[in-house]
Amino acid sequence: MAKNNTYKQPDSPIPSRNNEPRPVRNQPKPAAEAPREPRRTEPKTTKAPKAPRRPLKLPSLRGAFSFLRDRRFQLFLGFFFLLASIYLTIAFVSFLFTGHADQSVVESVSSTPVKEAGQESGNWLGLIGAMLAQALIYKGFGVAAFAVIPVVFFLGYKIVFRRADVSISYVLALCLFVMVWLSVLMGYLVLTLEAPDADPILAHNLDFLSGGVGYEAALWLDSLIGWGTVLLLAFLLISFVVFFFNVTTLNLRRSADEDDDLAPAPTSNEKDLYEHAGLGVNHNANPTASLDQEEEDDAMGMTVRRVGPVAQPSRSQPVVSKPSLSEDEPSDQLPITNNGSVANNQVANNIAASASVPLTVASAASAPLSAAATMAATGAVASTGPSFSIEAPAAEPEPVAPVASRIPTPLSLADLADSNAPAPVASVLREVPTPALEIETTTDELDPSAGADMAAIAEDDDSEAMPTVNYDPTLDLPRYQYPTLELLNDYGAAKAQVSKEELEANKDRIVETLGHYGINIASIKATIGPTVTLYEIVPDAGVRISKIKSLEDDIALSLAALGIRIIAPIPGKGTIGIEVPNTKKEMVSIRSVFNTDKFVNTEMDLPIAFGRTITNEVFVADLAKMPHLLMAGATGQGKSVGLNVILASLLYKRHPSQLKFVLVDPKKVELSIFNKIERHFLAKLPDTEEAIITDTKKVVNTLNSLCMEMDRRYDLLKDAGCRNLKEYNRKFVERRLNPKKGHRFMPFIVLVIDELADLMMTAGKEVETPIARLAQLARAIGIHLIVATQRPSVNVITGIIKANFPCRISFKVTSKIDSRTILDTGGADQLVGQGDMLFSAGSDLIRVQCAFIDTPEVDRLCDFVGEQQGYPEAYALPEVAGEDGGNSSSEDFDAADRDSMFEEAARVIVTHQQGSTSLLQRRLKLGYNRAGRLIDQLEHAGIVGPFEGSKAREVLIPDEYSLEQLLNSLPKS
Ligand SMILES: Nc1ncnc2c1ncn2[C@@H]1O[C@H](COP(=O)(O)OP(=O)(O)OP(=O)(O)O)[C@@H](O)[C@H]1O
Repeated sequence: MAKNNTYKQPDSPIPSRNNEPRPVRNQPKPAAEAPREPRRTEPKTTKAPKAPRRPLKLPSLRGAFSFLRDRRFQLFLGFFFLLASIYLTIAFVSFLFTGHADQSVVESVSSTPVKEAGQESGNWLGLIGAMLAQALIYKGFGVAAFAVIPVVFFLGYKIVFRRADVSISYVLALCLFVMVWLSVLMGYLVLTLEAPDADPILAHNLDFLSGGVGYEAALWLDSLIGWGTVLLLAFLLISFVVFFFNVTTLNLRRSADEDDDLAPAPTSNEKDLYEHAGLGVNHNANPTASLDQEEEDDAMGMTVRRVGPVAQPSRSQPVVSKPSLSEDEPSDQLPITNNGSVANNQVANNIAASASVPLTVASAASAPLSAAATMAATGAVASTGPSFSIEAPAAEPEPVAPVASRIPTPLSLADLADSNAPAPVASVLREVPTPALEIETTTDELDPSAGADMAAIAEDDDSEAMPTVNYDPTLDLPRYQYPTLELLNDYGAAKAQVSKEELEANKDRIVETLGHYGINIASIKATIGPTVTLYEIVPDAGVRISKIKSLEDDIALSLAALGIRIIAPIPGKGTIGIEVPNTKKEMVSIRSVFNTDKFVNTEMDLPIAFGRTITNEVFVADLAKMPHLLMAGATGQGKSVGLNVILASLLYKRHPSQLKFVLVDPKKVELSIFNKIERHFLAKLPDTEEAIITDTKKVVNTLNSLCMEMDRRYDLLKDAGCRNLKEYNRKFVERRLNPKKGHRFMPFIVLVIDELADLMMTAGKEVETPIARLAQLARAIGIHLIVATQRPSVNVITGIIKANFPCRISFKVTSKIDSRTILDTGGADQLVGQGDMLFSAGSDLIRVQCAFIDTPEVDRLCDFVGEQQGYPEAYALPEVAGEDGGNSSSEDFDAADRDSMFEEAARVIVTHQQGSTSLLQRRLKLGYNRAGRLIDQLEHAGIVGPFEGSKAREVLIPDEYSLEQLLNSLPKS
């Protein structure tokens, strides 16, 4: 097709860009520019006499740019950008109407007095507006220049409000591509319209579409590859979408039976929302709420606050997958909307601003990419246009075959540039084949000098387990860094504390003592452990084992050592073991235990590195498979250190999105150090202030709340057709569960009770029953209990509790009876203390020297975690009606019993239209119990509806007028 290749006819009243006739395609290029004038050289001046040399003082760069950190300067700059974006918008829009008329004014601005030129200019924003629009639209990028506006606005917004879900570089890269690409496309369109057979008026009126840059580029491309330009542009668009949004999968089919459950890909934000819906997790109660903690971003050297629970995307994060649903199945589809609760959904903002059209990437090669689609895409980016839809051919034979596609994560270039930012860590969801306890032992210590980085290792470990790049809960806190070993004390390599002489002497005494009783030994072998040395003896044939056992005390006496324990026979070995405490104990540092291959590379869900066994092997066990743990030990024998080791192990290996602790500390001081990680790892009742529970009443409520959470989780599992948390979470991660139906990613919950005896004394059955219930049932849904007590007596560790805690740990106890209570066997009374412990899992009894973690180490660990960006608040457990605020009181409600603040409370509730106990607490400054009682009285009076778990009660009275009527009708108290 022959085309008129000039952008504008020379005789046109409208001058071309640069005031030159537009080049004609295929015409030879104009001659090279005239040679430049030689530079004028100034006559050299005579040099002034040299001043005495002073040491050269370079100004500090830091100081020179310190004004960038001045908040006043930032605000000045930010508002400048915001207003500039408004200015540009008006100037650009005005250009659409006045641009042609203004061209001559702008072109002649150098020769006309400014005042006159300004008066002649038709642009709504005067001469400057006209010049800007002319430069950016007409000479620059055509209508695509509008893409500059969101960049300028975003820059201002981010600086002023210190919040934004995406980085500046991300927006910049996207807008730049859109601008150039669209401009070239438009240029090609204009070229086509300039064909001789095309309407010249139309061509002339539309030439602003491409701008000079787009036109010149299109001209160049057209001369090189002709209409292949369209193909090239399509290819560039696809490449950009693929790389920028990290598209890796184009799933065209999905089995029909999964359609019903098909979840629209939730972003991390949506996930919070889902959690909120399901559990009352308040992470995202206010979609615009930002996290308390600030993150520094280096945008222009300014502090930029990152917004709330919105996950900062990274290249590795697939953000959304919109199933393409057939028309007859709209119900399960969760469109990405730009309204309401999903308003701060980054994807909704970035990719599918309007969302009635499901976002589907399928069979890109067969999908024609129209300019409209392109514009739609760019519009979506700027949240101003229709959604970008590249759809598979409609003639899909299956009625409902949703096309699961991944729309790639917007790339945060700033993130990538930030070398400190760790790559998001994927969740680990591995299959647990059997419920049996997994115990791993190893001596495989990593090179201590290397100082293994847990974060890096956890990343490697997890990323391997990640199926293909799916919903990732860790992107709630994408910059979360796992604690490093540097936080822990380095006590150097362990040294053997037992001398050869000591070994020989003990051996001789054992042989001699047994000889006194007529027991001869065929062989004896010693294994040195950190606390005790195990002497394995093989007695002569015919010696009865019970005889050796009965001589335990005698052997201990003759060895003059405390804590002799005889294992007869050692299971699976056919030998008899005699454990003799070492004269000098070796302290097992937690660092040396964590810095081992087995702990670092473990595939366990909740790995705990307890310490070292008698054979010096690292002892790692999986709490998820225990599934609960009972700990006992007399005072001062290492229980608290043991608990800290457990908590530290889990903190080193899990991301805050994967694990939550409920900490109960009746002693009030043992666990208070963990308060710092409240917004990362702790869960609590919505009404409570302190995340660590010290009050017995609150313990009862918390246990009941956990039971509610357990029931809910079971309901969700049932609904999802899953047998355990792992299966469920995997399904959720694969986006096969619909968050609209209440499904959410469920973290493990570990309940730690530091002193059960105290609770049993004060609350008895009230704590026993929920503990037993949880212990019986909670395993499958990821709630695990760790219960410690000083007094392992039968009225504390009752039969029902004991029966449900197959895994037990005993530090040294004072009597054999206590040892039997906790372990069902003696031995714990023989331990040597200071972390010497027996671990019992069913029939196995393993002696372990518990690792030692000092309080300053725990402090540093908690600081490290706590100082990072966290959730807005602790993980919320379901709200329960308290002891005094339970539903039971509504039956015996009496007007005479009515609280004096009843009417006031009713007004607060009706005014706010929110039936929540915490609202009353806050507004009327009441305690939880009284507010709970009031809520019940309000329910009885028909002002609020019944208790609905974590949701606020329904308010049944619509306005204050109706309330006054109702209050008047109530019998007076
Ligand atoms: N694993 C260990 N290695 C070395 N020393 C330890 C270990 N565990 C405990 N100790 C020593 O024992 C002391 C008491 O330990 P811890 O505070 O854990 O006892 P406890 O059983 O919690 O006591 P209580 O029940 O009275 O709180 C510690 O201060 C420490 O010196």
